[in-house]
Amino acid sequence: MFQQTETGRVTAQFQHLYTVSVGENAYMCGVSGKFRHEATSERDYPVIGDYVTIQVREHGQGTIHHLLERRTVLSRAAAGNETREQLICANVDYVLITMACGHDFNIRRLERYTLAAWDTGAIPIIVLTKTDQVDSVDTLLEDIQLNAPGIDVFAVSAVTGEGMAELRHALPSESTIAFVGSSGVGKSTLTNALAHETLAVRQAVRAQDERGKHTTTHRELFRIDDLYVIDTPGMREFGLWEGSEHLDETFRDIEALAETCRFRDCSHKKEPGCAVQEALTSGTLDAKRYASYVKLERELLYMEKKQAEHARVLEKKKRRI
Ligand SMILES: Nc1nc2c(ncn2[C@@H]2O[C@H](COP(=O)(O)OP(=O)(O)OP(=O)(O)O)[C@@H](O)[C@H]2O)c(=O)[nH]1
Ligand SMILES: [Zn+2]
Repeated sequence: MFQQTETGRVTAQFQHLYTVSVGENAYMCGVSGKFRHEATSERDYPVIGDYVTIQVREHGQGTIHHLLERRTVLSRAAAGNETREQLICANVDYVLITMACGHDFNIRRLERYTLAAWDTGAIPIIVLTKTDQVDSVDTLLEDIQLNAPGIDVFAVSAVTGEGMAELRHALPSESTIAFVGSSGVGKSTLTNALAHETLAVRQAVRAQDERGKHTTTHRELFRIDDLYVIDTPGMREFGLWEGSEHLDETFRDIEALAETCRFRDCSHKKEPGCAVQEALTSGTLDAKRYASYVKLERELLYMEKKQAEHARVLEKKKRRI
């Protein structure tokens, strides 16, 4: 019997059916019965970017036996009112937050993306696209640096090629990258420019789900020279999910101010000696940025509360069994 075990990477996914690449070869794989039996949640199943061990069978087929430990995880809140976490992809090293000059430019959205990016465990990089559309990017860059302190920023244009080489060099060999950003900011164009050629790999493949319904999907993890690029539809909904532990990194300036407030538990509303209020009055802290901080903090608290409630309900259900 054919019994070869290999370690590969999930490059495409359709529900619980996966394409696993091992070097130049690709295998269509399901998970083993033991794997399914031991899985307690969706989190235990592979996603794009995961490393897995498979047993290779004939005709390009295989069975997934193990999921290797994830370095980083990108997730989103599942659709609907439920506060269920849905994984998008794993083992991304750099989240490239793309935003275009012009109408798309929105510093508040950038804050949300950077906050969510820190929570993945990956390193965020900001890419300001379509620089050919504006006369100068200086004020935009200043705005970014002020609102996303400590994150590398690259200004690029796929039309003139400006900044492309710098961005390319910032990405270490063999790293996995993923683009996030609104529709039309130039993510695909950027991907293609990085590849120096249109990617032929992105052809549609047909997958069959368990109910036998045909659905068109595409390859979601591919290689560009020495990089791995993840591009999955789920990426569009990548946003706030996990805890608030990185709010302070996104809002380093506000956290630093807050440390100099007279009272440790200052709510930055009416307390005397509040450094945040002082900065707002003097104009050194932008009122809009502060409003954004307060709003995000509130949203995260709400999400945490909902998650805790959800966990309690689950716990109750378990006890009943
Ligand atoms: N002027 C200019 N146009 C660009 C640049 N990069 C991309 N575009 C154009 O912007 C449009 C959208 O680019 P895409 O690469 O498809 O954008 P996307 O982010 O992949 O969009 P989605 O797939 O919808 O998420 C296209 O018409 C591109 O030709 C650029 O650097 N300068
Ligand atoms: Zn204060």
